[in-house]
This record gives sequence, C-alpha cells and structure tokens, in this order.
Amino acid sequence: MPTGAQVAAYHVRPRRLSTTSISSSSSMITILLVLQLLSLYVLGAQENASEALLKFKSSLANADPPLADWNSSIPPCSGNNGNWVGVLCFNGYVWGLQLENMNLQGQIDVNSLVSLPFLRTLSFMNNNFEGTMPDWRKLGALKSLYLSNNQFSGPIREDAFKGMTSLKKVCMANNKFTGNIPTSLESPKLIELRLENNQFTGNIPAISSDHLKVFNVSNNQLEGPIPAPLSKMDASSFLGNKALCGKPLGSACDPPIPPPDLEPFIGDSPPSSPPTVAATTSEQKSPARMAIIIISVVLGLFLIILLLLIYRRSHNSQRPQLGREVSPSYDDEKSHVAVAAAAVVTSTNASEISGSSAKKGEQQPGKLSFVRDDRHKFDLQDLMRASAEVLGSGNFGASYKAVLVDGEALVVKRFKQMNNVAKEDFHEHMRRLGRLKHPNLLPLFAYLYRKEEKLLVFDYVYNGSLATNLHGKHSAEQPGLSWASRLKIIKGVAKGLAYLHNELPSLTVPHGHLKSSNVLLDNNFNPLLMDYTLGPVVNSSQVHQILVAYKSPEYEQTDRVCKKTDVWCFGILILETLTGKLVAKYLAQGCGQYGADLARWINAIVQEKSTNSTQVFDKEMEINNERCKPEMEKLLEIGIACCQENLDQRLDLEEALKQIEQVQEWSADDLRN
Ligand SMILES: Nc1ncnc2c1ncn2[C@@H]1O[C@H](COP(=O)(O)OP(=O)(O)OP(=O)(O)O)[C@@H](O)[C@H]1O
Repeated sequence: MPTGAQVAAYHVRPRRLSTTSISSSSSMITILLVLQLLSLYVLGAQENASEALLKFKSSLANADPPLADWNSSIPPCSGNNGNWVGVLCFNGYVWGLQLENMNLQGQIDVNSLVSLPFLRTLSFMNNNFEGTMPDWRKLGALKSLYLSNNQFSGPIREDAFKGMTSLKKVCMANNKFTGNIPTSLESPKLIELRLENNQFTGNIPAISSDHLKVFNVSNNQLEGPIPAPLSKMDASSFLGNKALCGKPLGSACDPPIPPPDLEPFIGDSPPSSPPTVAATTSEQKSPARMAIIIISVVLGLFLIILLLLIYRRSHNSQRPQLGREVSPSYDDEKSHVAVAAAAVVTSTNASEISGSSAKKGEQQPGKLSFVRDDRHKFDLQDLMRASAEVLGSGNFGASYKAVLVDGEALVVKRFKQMNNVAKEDFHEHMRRLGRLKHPNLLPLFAYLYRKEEKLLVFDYVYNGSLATNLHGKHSAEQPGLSWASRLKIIKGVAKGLAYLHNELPSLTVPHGHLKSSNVLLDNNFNPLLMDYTLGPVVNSSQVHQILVAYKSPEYEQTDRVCKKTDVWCFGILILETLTGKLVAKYLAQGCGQYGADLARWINAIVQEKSTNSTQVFDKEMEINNERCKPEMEKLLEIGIACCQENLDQRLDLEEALKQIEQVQEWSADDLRN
C-alpha cells in the first residue's frame, strides 16, 4: 500500500516541472496552476488505471459476470474506496487487486499492470488459472503475491523473482508447480512463504530472511538437508516430502558424499600427496582398477551396515524399544508421529517419568495425565507403538491420528504456543476441561505436559469435520450435507456453545476458537466442538495470530474480546454452512489481509441474499424445496444477526439459540403437514 508520503511524492513530480515553466511574477497564479495540473494529473492517472485494468480484464476468461462492474463509466477508485470489485485503493490509486474465488481462467497479463505505479498486492487465490508461472519481475515493487489454490503448473525459472526485493508474502500453495524452488525467492523482507501441496523437487534453497514467520513446503517432493535458518520452523512445515533431513525433522542427514575427484585417493596414495603424473596416467588407463576400488568400497559399506544391524538387534533384545517400530510399509508422513513421539520421549525430564515399571537407568516416556475416569488408560509407549498418520497442521501445530494396538483410534494434537503458563495452572486448566461434559463437545481425555510443548489426546471422529464435509468433493455415493443435517449441526453447535458459556462464566470468551474445521461430525452428523477453551493457556503474545476469536472486529477495533465474540464466530460458521463458501483462508494466519477481507466476505453474502435469496445458498442443499426455503432464509437472518460488527446489534448467544430452535420447530411442523 502506498503511504501518504509516497503518494505525495508522486504528486510532486508534475508540480516541480510546472514551477520551472511558470514565471515567478505571481505566487497565487502558480498555486492555481499547480492545483490544476495536479487535478489533471490525478484524472490522467485514473484514466490510465481504468485503461490498464480493462486491458488486464480482457486477457481473462470468465471475467464476466464476476468483474461485470469493471467499466469505464466510473473510475476504479474514489479516495480509499474501490468502485470496481476486487480493486483495492488508497488516495485514489490502485494499490491492490484481490480477485479471489471467481473461477477466473486465462492469462494474467502482467504487462497491463505495469502502468499502475502503486500496485503492491495481488491476489488470485482460489481460481482456475493454469499454465506456467507469469513473469512478475516487471512489478518489481510488489509486496505480496497470492496464487494459492489454482492449477498453475510446470517449473518456475530460477530468476523468476529476481529484483523483487520488496516481497514480503508469497503464497503459491495448492498448485502443480514442479522443478526447483527458485533461489530468487530469497527476498530479504520475506515474512511468509507458502509452497505446500505442489510437486517441487530438489533441495530447499537457503532462504534466510530474518523476518520469516510463516514457511511451509509440506507435501512436495523435496529432498536433502533443511537449511539452517529454517530449522527454527515447525516440523509440520516440512512433512510429506521425499527425503528432507535435519532439524526440525527427526531424521539426521547422511554425511556428504566425497566429490568424485577425491575417489582415486581411497586406499591408494595418501590424500595429502598430490597425484604424480605417472599415477594419473595409469589411473586414466585403468578403468578396471577404478571398478575394483568402487566394488571394495561398496562391499565395505555393506559389511559395516550388516554389523550395525546385528549389533542393534542384539542390543534391542536386551531392553524395551522406545518409539514405534516402523514397518516398511509406512510412508514418511505416517512414520513422522513416531519421530515426534520419540522426540518427546528422549527429552522428557526425569521427574515426569511414570514410575511404577521403570527400571533404573532406562529411558522412559513422559507420563500421560488422564482427565476422565470413564476411559481406559494407556501410557505414552502404547501411543508410540500405534500406527499413525498426519491429519493436518493447523495454527497450533500438527495433529496425528494414532491407532492403538487394540484398534482404538485417537487424535494427538501438539501445541507449542502454550509454554508461558505455569505448570500447575496448566494442569488445573486441563482438569477443568476434563470435567466438561456435553453431547456436543469432543471430550479431552488425556494430555502430556512438557515445558516446551503439550500433547492433547482426543477420540478420533470418523466422519471428519464440518469443513471437510462442506468443502470436500461430493459424489452420488458421498452427497453433500442436506439441509436437515446442516440445521441439526448448527443447533448442536449452539447448544455446545451455550453449555460452555454456562459452565465457564468467568471466562471472557468461553470457546474462543470456533470454526468449521473445529466442528467434528459423529456418525449421526451430530456436531462435536473441539479446540475449545484454550485461550487461558495459549501464550498471550500469540493469541491474536492463532485463535479465531482474536480475529473479530471488536478485537481489531478495541483490542478486546467478549462473550459475544463467540457469537460472531458462530455467525460466520452459520453463513459458511448455509452458503458453502470457503472462509478458512480469511480466518487463517497469514495469506490475506484479515479485517477488510472478512467483512467483505460477510457483506457479499448479505448483498447476494438481498438480490437473489435462492442464489446465496449452497446448491448442494435442497434449495428448490419450497418447504425448506423459508427455514433456510430464517437461519441465514440469524447468521447475519450474529455477525454484526456492532456489539449492541449482535445477538447474544441465548437469543441466537432460542431463534435457531424455533427454526427447527417450524421444520418439524412443515414436514408433518
Ligand atoms: N478428533 C479428530 N477426529 C477427526 N479429525 C480431526 C480430529 N481433530 C482434528 N481433526 C482434523 O484434523 C485436521 C487438522 O486439525 P488441527 O486441529 O490440527 O487443525 P485446524 O483445525 O485446521 O486448525 P487449528 O489448529 O487452528 O485448530 C483438521 O481437518 C481437523 O478437522
């Protein structure tokens, strides 16, 4: 975004020119002329911007209807307001394009954007752009570039970002990029780089920006050592690759293979003595000798490995094995939980070791604390023996599904941003969570306390989350959620929330992290809230970044959250459930500027509702069923009333629940008639 100073500086250019050409006789005339020139200049700039954007639009496929209001009858910007959809303005200038979720295809005509001097941010996320990476270098002043969730493919040239030294955020996740990660991405100002879920190969370049906060290359085909500056990132940022090694992953890297020109020295003349001309000549003449050397080295290595294996076997049979035995069929990602758990074991401090069966001197796992009496207990070793897979990585860290030997499926969630709370306070809070009991809450049943990280253990829920059910692929066998299911889910969520509010009246925001991936669905599509009531133990410096509640308008405006903040999160959940529109990226850390984007997301739904109330609903529901439609509309009204920025106008939870229950009663009546 251009600063006022930048814009002023830009205005000054024509002023200097004009002052030189005007005589100094009358300063008044000068000022008038300057102002006139200035306004001509601004008008000119507006026209340029219109032209540039219309040229850009003409290169797109499917631009109408989403960009239908892009036309020259009105300038793209008035002050800080964008008159054209997706155009971000400052002081009358275009500083960004945010063309997301529009099903856009075709070419991105970078050249046409060159004449927008203050363009700093571009987002084309969640569209259908295909083909190779456009050449952005002509937009050298760009600060953020969001291309995630498209179909871009092929390799990216090494110098694709050369000279773009202002880049702070680059998001290219969920495309089909191949080849190496371009080294030109090493912008010194980089804060965020997201490349996950592509097909990048080779090594990770040494990206070393001091500002880097978000980095993700998971689910590519990368290999080799993780560069040292990136070792401070979370391990989940590197999962699902071909063969990455080093910190923060558990796997150590192999020592580097000696360069080929050193090989002739092995077992021959000492490395320090330079090869004689005679020796060199004889080596060149004797490939057979080379082959013998290579074979002996390979045989030697084979023997060493064999000896190591024999030693490990006899060693292991003498003492219990720590960590899961990784069967050869497990892929890298699945075995990672064992690595994670092993990390917990090896660094557990002695006072936490479960005592009863511990033999002196043996390494023991940390002790799991169980918070419910109605569950059978097991220890961390059982967990480590479990087969495991990564479910995903959220704002806190990764979550793993682990199936115990007896077939019980669990979810282990790692939390790293909970290390500022005193140990006893943490235990007390976990016990408090353990006492909560409601049909719409997923119960916490065990946890592990370590200073640097915490593990929380829950039941695995087979039907997935509301998010995956809403936004995943649907087919005849797996249809989308029906209206009745959605209503049942919303009602259950409201009841779970109301229970938390009643049970925890002293908490400012009793849930604090409500979003569709934190609502799981049991076999009967009853919702189960998870990740609730974590606010009191999350590091206060990170709550804003991590918890959804802290992305609310009131937090942005007043730095405070309140009970109605949960209602705001609930309102968004209702709108997402009814429209099927993806909101996750607006709530996620990083990609996208939060406040304005989310407000726009809500407003777009409100506007769509007023122009065509059927259009706004997810087509997967029975939108043409005349008996359901009034109910859907009523629920939508409630959702909107929960999303009001103004706290006085926003429903309180009790009222929202009451109104939602009425929707269901009408539904039952309707169906009976
Ligand atoms: N108990 C569970 N049973 C089944 N799936 C689960 C369970 N817990 C989490 N998941 C799913 O695993 C995935 C990762 O969850 P995780 O909680 O780590 O991230 P998130 O919900 O996306 O973000 P956040 O960390 O902000 O809560 C999500 O799709 C979530 O719905």
